[in-house]
Formats: sequence, C-alpha cells, structure tokens
Amino acid sequence: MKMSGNVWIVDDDRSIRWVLERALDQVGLEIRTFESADEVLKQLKHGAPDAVISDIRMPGMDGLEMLNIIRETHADMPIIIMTAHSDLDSAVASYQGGAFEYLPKPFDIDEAVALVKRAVEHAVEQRSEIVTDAEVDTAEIIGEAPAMQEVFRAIGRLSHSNITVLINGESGTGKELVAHALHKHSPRSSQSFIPLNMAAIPKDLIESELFGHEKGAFTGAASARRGRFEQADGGTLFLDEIGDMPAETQTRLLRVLADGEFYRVGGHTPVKVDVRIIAATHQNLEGLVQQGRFREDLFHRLNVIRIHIPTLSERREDIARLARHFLQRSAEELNVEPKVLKAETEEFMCDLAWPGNVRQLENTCRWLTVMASGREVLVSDMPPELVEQQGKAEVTTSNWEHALRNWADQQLAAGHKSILDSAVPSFEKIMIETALTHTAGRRRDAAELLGWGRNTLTRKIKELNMAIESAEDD
Ligand SMILES: Nc1ncnc2c1ncn2[C@@H]1O[C@H](COP(=O)(O)OP(=O)(O)OP(=O)(O)O)[C@@H](O)[C@H]1O
Repeated sequence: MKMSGNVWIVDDDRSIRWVLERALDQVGLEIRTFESADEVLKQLKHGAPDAVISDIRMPGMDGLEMLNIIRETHADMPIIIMTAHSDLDSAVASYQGGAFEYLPKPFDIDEAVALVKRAVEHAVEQRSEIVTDAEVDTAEIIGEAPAMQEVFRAIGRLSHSNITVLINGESGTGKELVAHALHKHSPRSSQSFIPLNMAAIPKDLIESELFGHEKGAFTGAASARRGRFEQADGGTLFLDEIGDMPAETQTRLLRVLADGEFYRVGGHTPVKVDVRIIAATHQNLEGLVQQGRFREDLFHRLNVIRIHIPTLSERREDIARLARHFLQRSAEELNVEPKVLKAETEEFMCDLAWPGNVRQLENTCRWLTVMASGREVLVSDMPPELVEQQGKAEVTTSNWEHALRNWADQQLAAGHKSILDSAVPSFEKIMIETALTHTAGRRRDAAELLGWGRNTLTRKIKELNMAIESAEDD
C-alpha cells in the first residue's frame, strides 16, 4: 500500500542509503538522504521530516548525539536508530532519547520499510508519548546474536509500558534477567521487582506466599504477613515457572488480575494493589491449556506480549563473550586473577550442546576458575562431564584432537620427553575398552570392530597389562 510522508535517511554508508532510499521510495515516501549528522542539523533549520532513520556510528557527530540535539527542538519526531553496535544499552539509550525504534544491522529491508512506515503512521500519536527516565544499567545482558537482538528490541519497545509480558524459554536461558531488565526500563523502575518461582514453593504455601495471610489463618501463621502481591505494589511481580501454578491459585490469580484486589489468606478485607505481572515458563503453556492443566482465560490474560528467549545453542555467537564475562566475574568473586580461554578451548566450548543454557556456562566458568591449573584454560581442564556429554552428543573428531593437542602442549611445556610412550598406550587402552564394552567383553567381535586380528588384540591386552577377563564365548 502506498503512503505519503517525508523521511530522512542518515548513514555514511552509500550502499545503505541507496538500498533504503529505493525501498522507501517504492512505498510512496518522499526521501532525502544525508551522509552525516551535521548535514541533517543544518537542513533541519529549514523544515523537519515526518521521521528520520539514522545510523549511530558515523564520522563526525554520531547518531545518538544528533538524536539528542534533534530532541531539543523536535521532541516528538520519530527516529529509527540503525546500528551494528548491538548491546541493549544503545537500544534503550536510543529509546530514552525519544527514538521510535531500534534496528540492528544487518537488517532485513522489508522489516526496515515496515518500521519506517509505522513511524510515519504513528508520528502524530508518538508526539504525545513521554518517555520516562529509566535507569540504564543492563550491560549485564550479553547478546550480539540476532536471536538476542529480538529480545533487546522487545525490551526497548516495551520501555514505556506497564503491559503484562509472558517470557518463554528453556531453563537457564536468562528469563529472570530479561524480566528484571523489562522492569528496570519501565515506568515502574523506582518501585520493587519481586520474583517468585512457583516451582520452588510447596503447593500449600503458594497462596499465602502470593497473597499473604492474617494471624492464625493456618497452623504456623503466628503473625500476619504481607504477600508478594503487596510487596510488589506499584512495581513488578515476576512469576517464574507459571506453568507449575496449582489450579486453585490460577483461579485466584485470574481474579486478582481482573479486579486488582484480593484477600489475604484468612482475611476479610480486600487489599487493593497495582502490580505489573511478568510471567515466565519453560513449558508450552498452550499445550498445558489443551491438556486442561492451565486455565485458558488466565493464559490469555498473561499472553498479551510474548518474548521468546533463545537457547544458548541458538546463539553460539555469544558463547565466547559470555564465557569471558563469567570468568571475569568469578575471578572477582573469588578474588583471583581471571582465567583466559585458549583459542581451542573457546572453540570447544562454542561447540558444546549446553542443555543447561547460560546457567550451565556460568557454572562451568566458576568451576574452571577454581579448578583449572594454569592461567590459560586448556580443553583438558574442562569438567569431565562436559567432555563426556560432548562425547555422547556429537563426538566430532576435532574435539578429541583438540584435547589431545592440548595435552601434548601441556606435557611438552612441563618439560616431559618421549610423550608418545604414554600417549599411545593410553590411546590403545581407550580404544580396546570401548570396543569391548560394545561387544559385552567378546574379544573376537571387539577385534573386528577395531580392525585388528583376534591375536593382535590378545597380545595388546597383555602388553598393556589390561585386567580383562575373556568372555565365556570367546
Ligand atoms: N545474556 C546473558 N548475559 C549475561 N548473563 C546471563 C545471560 N543470560 C543468563 N545469564 C545468567 O545466567 C544465569 C541464569 O539466568 P536466569 O536465572 O535469568 O535464567 P532463567 O531462564 O530464569 O532460568 P530458570 O528458568 O531455570 O529460572 C543467571 O545467573 C544470569 O545472570
């Protein structure tokens, strides 16, 4: 659909200007292009466009600086910030500067066009929006991978709203961290963020935990207690593992969300609260609804905006940075010098499956900080279960070759000589033991698996002093 409006494109990269200009021209917009922020500011004195789409990093004045200057005179003008520099801070900073959207480079041209169209369409509405001064301190969320950029974009987009959000993602992917960031960048940032994990509380205590109780409401309730809802009043309540919420609590929660008030357990006076709900789950809530285990009406109330957090294996680009970050943090916690990953170790880590996601990576880095012998972390320093897990998941030849190379490196660095004397027997032992495991101890079959004759295998077992009994049918 064609539309009308004026849009300025600001980028020092000629090809980007060209691509955008062509695409936006096709939808009917009137376009002007600029190579630098200074040119834009000059032109602005003669009239303003409906929207600006600008790069951040440009020679001379950068995009964010320009944004700040434009804001002084054109507070309501929507601006789209494009940047390859992809951390959350710049996304949010651009919002707090009054920007309309954040577009990480490289971008999809259709997506860019859709954004610009929306900016122009909403230019008028946008004028009435006042962006709050939320605290910018989310450098802790690491994510350069495109899958994480989506998440950051959502955080930025929601930064002036109090809307209910449902976060989906496997355990350890960072759901709580994202929930916290949503809170920190919301108009409620100065109020409390109260997290509560449904899976971690005994079922019969969930209601009193959420809604509080009056004195004597049940055995053990020696005094009245405020629940999490009251603690979160004015702020955000983060309900983690919402899929584990018992049916009765779901019903109560639904009522609170509808009425904005509830009764403490054993209480008779309604308590009014203003709480933003952010819920999270690693489960498929639609599936739970279909199985009758989660109330459909509650699901719809929570599922207003959904943010999906990718698994760590869906953002392998981030593994090395995350690992460096966690090694640094563990070192600070333990007051030791930070460990450094050797290139092979980093590569090895990037290839792992990480079923426990970021939390598993974090724990591994803590383990390495304590356990790795040298300052440089070798593949052989990795926790054995990870090496094994890798073995089971997808043993690529390169992994054990990496490990072997590191081992040899370490041995030689330690001044050992004739290292094949110990390496070759170890190698053969491992091959023999594994083959025998596969054949339930039958040597004839194991020899075949190894590509040796039966006698060679017997001789090797003897030479290597391996304590292996012959299976009965051998
Ligand atoms: N992108 C990230 N950058 C830095 N640290 C991260 C990132 N994602 C997760 N972490 C860290 O990993 C750990 C696990 O994250 P978090 O507790 O938010 O995961 P979760 O998805 O809520 O897990 P669960 O579902 O098991 O409760 C935390 O210590 C968190 O600080």
